[in-house]
Amino acid sequence: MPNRFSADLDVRITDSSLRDGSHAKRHQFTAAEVAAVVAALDAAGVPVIEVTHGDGLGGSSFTYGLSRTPEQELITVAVRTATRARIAFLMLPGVGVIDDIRAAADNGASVCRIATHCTEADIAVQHFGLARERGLETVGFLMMAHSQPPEALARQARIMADAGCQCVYVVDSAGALVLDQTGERVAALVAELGDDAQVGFHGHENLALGVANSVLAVRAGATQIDGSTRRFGAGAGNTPVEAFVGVCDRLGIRTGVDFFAIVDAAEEVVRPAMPDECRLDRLALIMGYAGVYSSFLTHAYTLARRYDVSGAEILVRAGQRRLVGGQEDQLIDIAVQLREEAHS
Ligand SMILES: CC[C@H](O)CC(=O)C(=O)O
Ligand SMILES: [Mn+2]
Repeated sequence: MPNRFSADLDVRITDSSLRDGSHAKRHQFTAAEVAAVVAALDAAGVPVIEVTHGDGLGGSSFTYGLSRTPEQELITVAVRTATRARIAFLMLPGVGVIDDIRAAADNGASVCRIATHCTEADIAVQHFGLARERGLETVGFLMMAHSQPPEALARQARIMADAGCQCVYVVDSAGALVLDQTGERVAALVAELGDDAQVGFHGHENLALGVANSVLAVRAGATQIDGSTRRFGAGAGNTPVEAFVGVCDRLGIRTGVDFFAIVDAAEEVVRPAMPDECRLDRLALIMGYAGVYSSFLTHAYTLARRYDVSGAEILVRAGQRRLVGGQEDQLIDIAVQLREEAHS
Protein backbone atom coordinates (compact mmCIF):
# COMPACT_ATOMS: atom_id res chain seq x y z
CA MET A 1 0.00 0.00 0.00
CA PRO A 2 1.47 3.38 -0.96
CA ASN A 3 2.04 5.68 1.99
CA ARG A 4 3.79 8.94 1.36
CA PHE A 5 3.61 10.25 4.89
CA SER A 6 4.55 7.80 7.64
CA ALA A 7 6.89 4.89 8.01
CA ASP A 8 4.96 3.27 10.89
CA LEU A 9 1.34 3.66 9.90
CA ASP A 10 -0.60 3.24 6.68
CA VAL A 11 -3.53 5.17 8.10
CA ARG A 12 -3.81 7.59 10.99
CA ILE A 13 -7.12 7.32 12.84
CA THR A 14 -8.78 10.27 14.52
CA ASP A 15 -11.46 9.35 17.03
CA SER A 16 -14.34 11.79 17.02
CA SER A 17 -16.50 10.30 19.82
CA LEU A 18 -15.89 13.32 22.04
CA ARG A 19 -16.84 15.80 19.29
CA ASP A 20 -19.22 14.16 16.79
CA GLY A 21 -20.60 12.15 19.73
CA SER A 22 -21.43 15.45 21.36
CA HIS A 23 -24.39 15.74 18.95
CA ALA A 24 -25.79 12.40 20.15
CA LYS A 25 -25.10 13.44 23.75
CA ARG A 26 -26.80 16.81 23.18
CA HIS A 27 -23.50 18.38 24.26
CA GLN A 28 -23.77 17.16 27.87
CA PHE A 29 -20.28 15.71 28.40
CA THR A 30 -18.77 15.99 31.86
CA ALA A 31 -15.06 16.42 32.47
CA ALA A 32 -14.97 12.97 34.13
CA GLU A 33 -16.47 11.31 31.03
CA VAL A 34 -13.97 13.03 28.76
CA ALA A 35 -11.06 11.98 31.00
CA ALA A 36 -12.26 8.36 31.07
CA VAL A 37 -12.77 8.12 27.30
CA VAL A 38 -9.46 9.83 26.48
CA ALA A 39 -7.58 7.52 28.89
CA ALA A 40 -9.09 4.42 27.28
CA LEU A 41 -8.56 5.52 23.67
CA ASP A 42 -5.03 6.71 24.42
CA ALA A 43 -4.17 3.38 26.05
CA ALA A 44 -5.52 1.55 22.97
CA GLY A 45 -3.15 3.53 20.75
CA VAL A 46 -5.61 5.92 19.08
CA PRO A 47 -3.23 8.60 17.80
CA VAL A 48 -5.62 11.58 17.61
CA ILE A 49 -8.70 12.33 19.72
CA GLU A 50 -11.04 15.18 18.85
CA VAL A 51 -12.73 17.10 21.68
CA THR A 52 -15.11 20.03 21.08
CA HIS A 53 -18.79 20.94 21.14
CA GLY A 54 -20.45 18.92 18.35
CA ASP A 55 -20.75 22.03 16.18
CA GLY A 56 -17.16 22.98 16.87
CA LEU A 57 -15.60 25.72 18.95
CA GLY A 58 -18.20 28.31 19.95
CA GLY A 59 -21.05 25.91 19.16
CA SER A 60 -22.59 26.13 22.64
CA SER A 61 -25.68 28.24 21.91
CA PHE A 62 -29.45 28.16 21.90
CA THR A 63 -29.47 27.25 18.17
CA TYR A 64 -27.03 24.34 18.33
CA GLY A 65 -27.47 23.29 21.96
CA LEU A 66 -25.81 24.51 25.13
CA SER A 67 -22.80 22.61 26.44
CA ARG A 68 -22.93 21.25 29.97
CA THR A 69 -19.19 21.83 30.43
CA PRO A 70 -17.23 24.61 28.68
CA GLU A 71 -15.39 23.01 25.76
CA GLN A 72 -12.05 24.65 26.65
CA GLU A 73 -12.30 22.90 30.01
CA LEU A 74 -12.90 19.59 28.22
CA ILE A 75 -9.94 20.21 25.91
CA THR A 76 -7.74 20.97 28.93
CA VAL A 77 -8.81 17.75 30.66
CA ALA A 78 -8.19 15.76 27.48
CA VAL A 79 -4.70 17.23 27.02
CA ARG A 80 -3.82 16.47 30.64
CA THR A 81 -5.10 12.90 30.38
CA ALA A 82 -3.54 11.81 27.09
CA THR A 83 -0.07 10.33 27.34
CA ARG A 84 0.50 9.66 23.63
CA ALA A 85 -2.53 10.86 21.69
CA ARG A 86 -2.71 14.33 20.23
CA ILE A 87 -5.83 16.31 21.02
CA ALA A 88 -7.68 17.86 18.09
CA PHE A 89 -10.45 20.42 17.97
CA LEU A 90 -12.94 21.35 15.27
CA MET A 91 -14.11 24.80 14.33
CA LEU A 92 -16.56 26.13 11.75
CA PRO A 93 -15.66 29.71 10.78
CA GLY A 94 -18.52 31.90 11.94
CA VAL A 95 -19.74 29.48 14.59
CA GLY A 96 -16.42 29.91 16.36
CA VAL A 97 -14.05 32.85 16.07
CA ILE A 98 -10.32 33.06 15.65
CA ASP A 99 -9.77 33.69 19.39
CA ASP A 100 -11.31 30.27 20.07
CA ILE A 101 -8.43 28.71 18.09
CA ARG A 102 -5.93 30.69 20.18
CA ALA A 103 -7.58 29.47 23.39
CA ALA A 104 -7.56 25.82 22.25
CA ALA A 105 -3.88 26.11 21.33
CA ASP A 106 -3.12 27.75 24.69
CA ASN A 107 -4.88 24.83 26.37
CA GLY A 108 -2.60 22.34 24.62
CA ALA A 109 -4.63 21.07 21.66
CA SER A 110 -2.30 20.45 18.75
CA VAL A 111 -4.48 19.55 15.74
CA CYS A 112 -6.71 22.28 14.32
CA ARG A 113 -9.55 21.05 12.11
CA ILE A 114 -11.46 23.71 10.16
CA ALA A 115 -14.78 22.69 8.59
CA THR A 116 -16.67 24.45 5.82
CA HIS A 117 -19.49 23.49 3.52
CA CYS A 118 -17.81 21.81 0.55
CA THR A 119 -18.29 24.80 -1.77
CA GLU A 120 -17.03 27.40 0.72
CA ALA A 121 -13.39 26.55 1.44
CA ASP A 122 -12.29 30.15 1.05
CA ILE A 123 -13.87 31.18 4.35
CA ALA A 124 -11.22 29.10 6.15
CA VAL A 125 -8.13 30.76 4.72
CA GLN A 126 -7.26 32.99 7.69
CA HIS A 127 -7.90 30.15 10.13
CA PHE A 128 -5.36 27.87 8.48
CA GLY A 129 -2.90 30.76 8.43
CA LEU A 130 -3.25 31.41 12.15
CA ALA A 131 -3.12 27.71 13.01
CA ARG A 132 0.14 27.26 11.10
CA GLU A 133 1.59 30.38 12.72
CA ARG A 134 0.77 28.85 16.10
CA GLY A 135 2.51 25.61 15.10
CA LEU A 136 -0.70 23.58 15.02
CA GLU A 137 -1.18 20.70 12.64
CA THR A 138 -3.98 21.59 10.23
CA VAL A 139 -6.86 19.59 8.80
CA GLY A 140 -9.64 20.84 6.50
CA PHE A 141 -13.14 19.41 6.42
CA LEU A 142 -15.16 19.66 3.18
CA MET A 143 -18.60 18.89 4.61
CA MET A 144 -21.56 17.39 2.71
CA ALA A 145 -19.11 16.03 0.14
CA HIS A 146 -21.80 13.87 -1.52
CA SER A 147 -23.39 17.03 -2.89
CA GLN A 148 -20.52 17.95 -5.23
CA PRO A 149 -18.74 16.00 -7.97
CA PRO A 150 -15.11 14.94 -7.47
CA GLU A 151 -13.60 17.73 -9.63
CA ALA A 152 -15.47 20.45 -7.72
CA LEU A 153 -14.32 19.02 -4.39
CA ALA A 154 -10.74 18.86 -5.64
CA ARG A 155 -10.84 22.57 -6.52
CA GLN A 156 -12.03 23.37 -2.99
CA ALA A 157 -9.32 21.13 -1.53
CA ARG A 158 -6.73 23.12 -3.48
CA ILE A 159 -7.97 26.34 -1.82
CA MET A 160 -7.50 24.77 1.61
CA ALA A 161 -4.06 23.34 0.81
CA ASP A 162 -2.86 26.68 -0.57
CA ALA A 163 -4.00 28.31 2.68
CA GLY A 164 -1.79 25.98 4.74
CA CYS A 165 -4.03 22.97 5.31
CA GLN A 166 -1.98 19.79 5.64
CA CYS A 167 -4.76 17.23 5.15
CA VAL A 168 -8.08 17.81 3.40
CA TYR A 169 -10.95 15.49 4.32
CA VAL A 170 -13.81 14.31 2.18
CA VAL A 171 -16.57 14.57 4.79
CA ASP A 172 -19.64 12.44 4.26
CA SER A 173 -21.74 14.47 6.68
CA ALA A 174 -24.99 12.88 5.51
CA GLY A 175 -23.69 9.32 5.34
CA ALA A 176 -24.89 9.45 1.75
CA LEU A 177 -21.81 8.38 -0.20
CA VAL A 178 -21.99 4.89 -1.64
CA LEU A 179 -18.76 2.94 -2.10
CA ASP A 180 -17.12 4.05 -5.38
CA GLN A 181 -18.53 7.54 -4.90
CA THR A 182 -16.19 7.78 -1.90
CA GLY A 183 -13.18 6.39 -3.73
CA GLU A 184 -13.70 8.73 -6.69
CA ARG A 185 -13.82 11.80 -4.47
CA VAL A 186 -10.75 10.79 -2.48
CA ALA A 187 -8.86 9.94 -5.68
CA ALA A 188 -9.68 13.36 -7.15
CA LEU A 189 -8.26 15.09 -4.08
CA VAL A 190 -5.15 12.88 -4.06
CA ALA A 191 -4.55 13.73 -7.74
CA GLU A 192 -5.04 17.44 -7.13
CA LEU A 193 -2.97 17.72 -3.95
CA GLY A 194 -0.08 15.40 -4.76
CA ASP A 195 2.61 15.92 -2.14
CA ASP A 196 1.13 19.25 -1.02
CA ALA A 197 -1.32 17.74 1.48
CA GLN A 198 -2.70 14.44 2.68
CA VAL A 199 -6.29 13.36 2.09
CA GLY A 200 -8.68 12.08 4.75
CA PHE A 201 -12.18 10.60 4.96
CA HIS A 202 -14.88 11.11 7.61
CA GLY A 203 -17.82 8.74 7.29
CA HIS A 204 -21.27 8.33 8.82
CA GLU A 205 -23.28 5.14 9.16
CA ASN A 206 -26.64 6.31 7.80
CA LEU A 207 -26.49 3.78 4.95
CA ALA A 208 -24.34 1.37 7.02
CA LEU A 209 -21.28 1.98 4.84
CA GLY A 210 -18.85 3.73 7.19
CA VAL A 211 -16.25 0.95 7.30
CA ALA A 212 -16.60 -0.06 3.64
CA ASN A 213 -16.39 3.54 2.47
CA SER A 214 -13.34 4.11 4.68
CA VAL A 215 -11.53 1.09 3.22
CA LEU A 216 -12.26 2.38 -0.29
CA ALA A 217 -10.98 5.79 0.77
CA VAL A 218 -7.72 4.19 1.93
CA ARG A 219 -7.43 2.27 -1.33
CA ALA A 220 -7.89 5.56 -3.20
CA GLY A 221 -5.03 7.13 -1.25
CA ALA A 222 -6.50 8.54 1.97
CA THR A 223 -3.99 8.44 4.83
CA GLN A 224 -6.20 9.82 7.60
CA ILE A 225 -9.53 8.27 8.58
CA ASP A 226 -12.05 9.44 11.17
CA GLY A 227 -14.29 7.23 13.20
CA SER A 228 -15.99 7.11 16.55
CA THR A 229 -15.62 4.28 18.99
CA ARG A 230 -19.00 2.51 19.38
CA ARG A 231 -20.16 4.71 16.43
CA PHE A 232 -20.73 7.54 18.97
CA GLY A 233 -21.64 10.35 16.60
CA ALA A 234 -24.39 12.22 14.78
CA GLY A 235 -27.07 10.46 12.74
CA ALA A 236 -26.59 6.69 12.85
CA GLY A 237 -23.12 7.49 14.18
CA ASN A 238 -19.67 7.53 12.64
CA THR A 239 -17.52 4.79 11.18
CA PRO A 240 -16.99 2.50 14.20
CA VAL A 241 -13.28 2.73 15.05
CA GLU A 242 -13.11 -0.75 16.56
CA ALA A 243 -14.63 -2.39 13.47
CA PHE A 244 -12.44 -0.35 11.14
CA VAL A 245 -9.33 -1.34 13.12
CA GLY A 246 -10.34 -5.02 12.95
CA VAL A 247 -10.95 -4.82 9.20
CA CYS A 248 -7.63 -3.02 8.69
CA ASP A 249 -5.83 -5.74 10.69
CA ARG A 250 -7.38 -8.36 8.44
CA LEU A 251 -6.38 -6.41 5.32
CA GLY A 252 -2.83 -5.73 6.51
CA ILE A 253 -3.42 -1.98 6.81
CA ARG A 254 -1.44 -0.66 9.79
CA THR A 255 -3.37 1.69 12.10
CA GLY A 256 -1.28 1.36 15.28
CA VAL A 257 -4.47 0.77 17.31
CA ASP A 258 -4.78 -2.40 19.40
CA PHE A 259 -7.95 -4.20 18.29
CA PHE A 260 -8.72 -5.93 21.61
CA ALA A 261 -8.01 -2.80 23.66
CA ILE A 262 -10.30 -0.65 21.51
CA VAL A 263 -13.05 -3.29 21.61
CA ASP A 264 -12.84 -3.23 25.43
CA ALA A 265 -12.83 0.58 25.46
CA ALA A 266 -15.95 0.62 23.28
CA GLU A 267 -17.84 -1.71 25.59
CA GLU A 268 -16.59 -0.66 29.01
CA VAL A 269 -15.83 3.06 28.74
CA VAL A 270 -17.43 4.68 25.70
CA ARG A 271 -20.82 2.93 25.86
CA PRO A 272 -21.42 4.01 29.48
CA ALA A 273 -20.83 7.65 28.43
CA MET A 274 -23.45 7.38 25.67
CA PRO A 275 -27.10 8.26 26.31
CA ASP A 276 -28.14 5.43 23.95
CA GLU A 277 -26.69 3.38 21.11
CA CYS A 278 -26.42 5.30 17.82
CA ARG A 279 -29.02 3.45 15.79
CA LEU A 280 -29.66 2.84 12.14
CA ASP A 281 -33.31 3.73 12.66
CA ARG A 282 -35.91 5.26 10.34
CA LEU A 283 -34.75 8.85 10.65
CA ALA A 284 -31.06 8.01 10.32
CA LEU A 285 -31.71 5.95 7.19
CA ILE A 286 -33.74 8.77 5.68
CA MET A 287 -30.79 11.10 6.28
CA GLY A 288 -28.46 8.85 4.32
CA TYR A 289 -30.98 8.29 1.56
CA ALA A 290 -32.02 11.95 1.22
CA GLY A 291 -28.54 13.42 1.81
CA VAL A 292 -29.32 15.29 5.02
CA TYR A 293 -26.67 16.58 7.45
CA SER A 294 -26.32 14.04 10.26
CA SER A 295 -26.29 16.55 13.08
CA PHE A 296 -29.87 17.54 12.21
CA LEU A 297 -31.08 14.27 13.75
CA THR A 298 -31.49 15.34 17.39
CA HIS A 299 -33.04 18.63 16.21
CA ALA A 300 -35.57 16.72 14.10
CA TYR A 301 -36.54 14.55 17.09
CA THR A 302 -36.96 17.60 19.33
CA LEU A 303 -38.99 19.59 16.80
CA ALA A 304 -41.19 16.61 15.90
CA ARG A 305 -42.17 16.33 19.57
CA ARG A 306 -42.56 20.07 20.10
CA TYR A 307 -44.76 20.68 17.04
CA ASP A 308 -46.35 17.21 16.92
CA VAL A 309 -45.24 16.62 13.32
CA SER A 310 -43.28 13.85 11.61
CA GLY A 311 -39.52 13.92 12.19
CA ALA A 312 -39.08 11.94 8.99
CA GLU A 313 -40.97 14.59 7.02
CA ILE A 314 -38.81 17.35 8.57
CA LEU A 315 -35.70 15.57 7.29
CA VAL A 316 -37.13 14.86 3.84
CA ARG A 317 -37.93 18.57 3.45
CA ALA A 318 -34.49 19.51 4.78
CA GLY A 319 -33.09 17.36 1.96
CA GLN A 320 -35.36 19.02 -0.61
CA ARG A 321 -34.22 22.46 0.56
CA ARG A 322 -30.62 21.24 0.33
CA LEU A 323 -29.90 22.64 3.78
CA VAL A 324 -26.27 22.79 4.84
CA GLY A 325 -24.67 22.67 8.27
CA GLY A 326 -25.39 25.87 10.20
CA GLN A 327 -28.96 26.16 8.88
CA GLU A 328 -30.50 24.41 11.88
CA ASP A 329 -32.93 27.31 12.36
CA GLN A 330 -34.60 26.41 9.05
CA LEU A 331 -35.64 23.12 10.62
CA ILE A 332 -37.91 25.14 12.91
CA ASP A 333 -39.40 26.82 9.86
CA ILE A 334 -40.08 23.42 8.28
CA ALA A 335 -41.70 22.09 11.47
CA VAL A 336 -43.96 25.16 11.73
CA GLN A 337 -44.93 24.77 8.08
CA LEU A 338 -45.78 21.09 8.60
CA ARG A 339 -47.87 22.00 11.63
CA GLU A 340 -49.77 24.64 9.65
CA GLU A 341 -50.36 22.23 6.77
CA ALA A 342 -51.75 19.65 9.20
CA HIS A 343 -54.25 22.18 10.55
CA SER A 344 -55.35 23.84 7.31
C1 LIG B 1 -21.33 20.67 12.82
C2 LIG B 1 -20.08 20.07 12.35
C3 LIG B 1 -20.30 18.69 11.78
O1 LIG B 1 -20.86 17.83 12.74
C4 LIG B 1 -19.00 18.22 11.22
C5 LIG B 1 -19.08 16.79 10.87
O2 LIG B 1 -18.68 15.94 11.64
C6 LIG B 1 -19.72 16.38 9.63
O3 LIG B 1 -20.05 17.24 8.79
O4 LIG B 1 -19.94 15.17 9.48
MN1 LIG C 1 -19.53 14.00 11.30
